[in-house]
Amino acid sequence: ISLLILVQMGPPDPILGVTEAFKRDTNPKKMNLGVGAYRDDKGKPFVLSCVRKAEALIAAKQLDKEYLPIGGLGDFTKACAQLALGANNEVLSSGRNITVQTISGTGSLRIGANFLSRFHGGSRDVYLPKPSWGNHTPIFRDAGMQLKAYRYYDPSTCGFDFRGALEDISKIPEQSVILLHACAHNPTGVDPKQEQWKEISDIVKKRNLLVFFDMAYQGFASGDIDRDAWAVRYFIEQGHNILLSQSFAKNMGLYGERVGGFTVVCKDIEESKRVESQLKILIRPIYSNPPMNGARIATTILNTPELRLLWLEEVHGMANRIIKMREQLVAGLKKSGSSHNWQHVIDQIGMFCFTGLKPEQVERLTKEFSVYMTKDGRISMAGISSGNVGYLAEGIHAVTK
Ligand SMILES: Cc1[nH+]cc(COP(=O)(O)O)c(/C=N/[C@@H](CC(=O)O)C(=O)O)c1O
Repeated sequence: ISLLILVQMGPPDPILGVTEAFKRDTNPKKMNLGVGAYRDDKGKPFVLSCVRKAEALIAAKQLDKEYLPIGGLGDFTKACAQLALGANNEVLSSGRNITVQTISGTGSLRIGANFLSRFHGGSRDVYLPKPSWGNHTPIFRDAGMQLKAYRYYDPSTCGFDFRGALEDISKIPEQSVILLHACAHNPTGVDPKQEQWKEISDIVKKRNLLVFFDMAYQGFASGDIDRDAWAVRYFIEQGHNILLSQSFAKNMGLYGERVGGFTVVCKDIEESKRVESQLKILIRPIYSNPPMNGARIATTILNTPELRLLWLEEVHGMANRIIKMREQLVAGLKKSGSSHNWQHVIDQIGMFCFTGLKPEQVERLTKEFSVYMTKDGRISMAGISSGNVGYLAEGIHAVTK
């Protein structure tokens, strides 16, 4: 018998679908500025040397292939929480957190969404910044939550709409969930300043909202892991018992290894034990227990002093290359004769730049120059190299003059 429901052909993913179109293009000058995956200055995927060294150390140990616990590799979840919160955070010493290993950041957000759907008594409304990472909406929707939005990006300045965000957040019904990007906001590359985070924390507390931080780029935004975690640590210090999603896809280049963590900060260790028991009940019938390889690599790097140091240098190096590409792109635009103000390309931070290009300009850039990016005008800065930045500048100038 055939499927009882007619299976329709679905649309390609707005982000991952761009790479499929890029692969089909035969233009030798084509550029893939779609998916947020780091490339080196030769345009090649970059495997960090700390990862290669960790892999060698692990291989030498001839470890077994036994199942991990439902919550994942214990040494990993400990190191993951310490990275986010800081090793001597009181939350860790008092056992107020429960951290489980997840299938990268996406898996962490989905476990968190399913957990909220099952246990959050407040409201089923999750407030996302406008715009947010494209996959946030289907993740929470498929978990049975309702998606709402708060103003975040100001198209007139290509910057942060701080006033708009505060106004909208001050109207969010009590006990709703608010999702915050910890650093390197995707897709805009626009982050609140520390002073603005303080006001956001106050208003979130006043509204009695449940905070879900998505930290997918710790270290990758500024090059400094503590600086990029500042908002997460500040909110915890201010008494917010947050949910936190972490990914090691970008900052360790472990994309396909699918390494992530999900943390719930509870009021005390008694609650964290109850939450842990329910997370295990939630995870077991989905994938039972997580894959071990990537977690072993991340743990080895974080817990081996010389590898941790090397990692910090390499993640700083990745962040710096992106910052340099921002400067070279703006210089290239000026050289091409553009009279627009492109300062936002330099001011934005992290993997992405929200160019401000309109969909029809994006369309032309793809058609006439084989430059691939998402329709919202977001470009993944990592796809730019000193070899193609000039070509990109010409293309953007041509479609915006
Ligand atoms: C904000 C954010 N959160 C979570 C993820 C999940 O990453 P994971 O590989 O599951 O750890 C991504 C990935 N973003 C890039 C890749 C993608 O869309 O999957 C992107 O925006 O291009 C994010 O940008």
